[in-house]
Amino acid sequence: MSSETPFSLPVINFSEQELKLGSPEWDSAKVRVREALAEYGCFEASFDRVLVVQKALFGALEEVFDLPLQTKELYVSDKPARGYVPVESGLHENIIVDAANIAENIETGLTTTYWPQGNTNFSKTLVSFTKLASTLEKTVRRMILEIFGVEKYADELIESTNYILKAMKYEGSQGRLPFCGAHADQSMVTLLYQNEVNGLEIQNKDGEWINVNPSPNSFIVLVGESLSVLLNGGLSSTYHRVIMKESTTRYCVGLFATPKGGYQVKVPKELVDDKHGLLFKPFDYDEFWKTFCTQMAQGNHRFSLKNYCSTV
Ligand SMILES: O=C(O)CCC(=O)C(=O)O
Ligand SMILES: [Fe+2]
Repeated sequence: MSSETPFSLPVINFSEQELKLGSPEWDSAKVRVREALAEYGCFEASFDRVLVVQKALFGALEEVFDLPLQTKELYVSDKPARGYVPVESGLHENIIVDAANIAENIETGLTTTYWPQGNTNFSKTLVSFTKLASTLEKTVRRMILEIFGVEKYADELIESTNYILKAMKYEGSQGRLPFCGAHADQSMVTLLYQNEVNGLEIQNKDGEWINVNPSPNSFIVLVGESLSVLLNGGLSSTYHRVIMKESTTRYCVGLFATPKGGYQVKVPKELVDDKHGLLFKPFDYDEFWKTFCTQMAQGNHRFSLKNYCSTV
């Protein structure tokens, strides 16, 4: 299958009121999630509530990325790869908020940097979106942990999450440049929500690149390296990239559910036995991240969480 083949990822409905733990709807969604992850490492989660913020969200992204460059550069962070992060070409820009589930970090951290006089609509929109997306992420993660029989760790893992919000702008280009090269995220789970302009491609288990064309009410759910490690390799992280093929601007928001610094992520004992040896040592995400940034700065682009905590 070439990247030109029209294709739809499995769409799994997370909008239902009845999608309660243990309900028949929950169980059938769980079966579909298991199949989709085994085949593609990825699926579309439809979640109608996002339609309520859709228009305001993309309006807010346009508004913030339209600010003058000198203003955008004012948003800095003491953590590397957070704040305003343009990519060299100037054709791709990111605004990255750490611990975005704490509304203050959006309201006072981001909004007042850009609009000292305030911009209530902007803050409200990003805060509502983050709430919605993190609610969905928790449901999805609980379901995945249940699939692997380790749901008893769900509360602890969810409580130890740092939600990183990343607003992205990709200039329209038909040059087919890889705007965001092939990679797997370091997160547990990543949710992506984009405007109508496509560009994301994911690699299936046969190594084929597949175009992703999500509906307006859907998030794309990706498995990150932290979850793959936690599950002792039971799930592969989703390899993906962005190639712009359209001439209009693509806006996308990612919510990266990442382990909090100071929390030791370790493979549950239930996932280790005579047949499945322990593949990964426990890790602290912040410690890993420091090493990761140093390795990247030294040009080691192949360094990953799996190299960092592999036992073999
Ligand atoms: O823009 C997208 O759809 C994906 C971006 C991405 O993969 C990332 O930021 O890690
Ligand atoms: Fe990514």
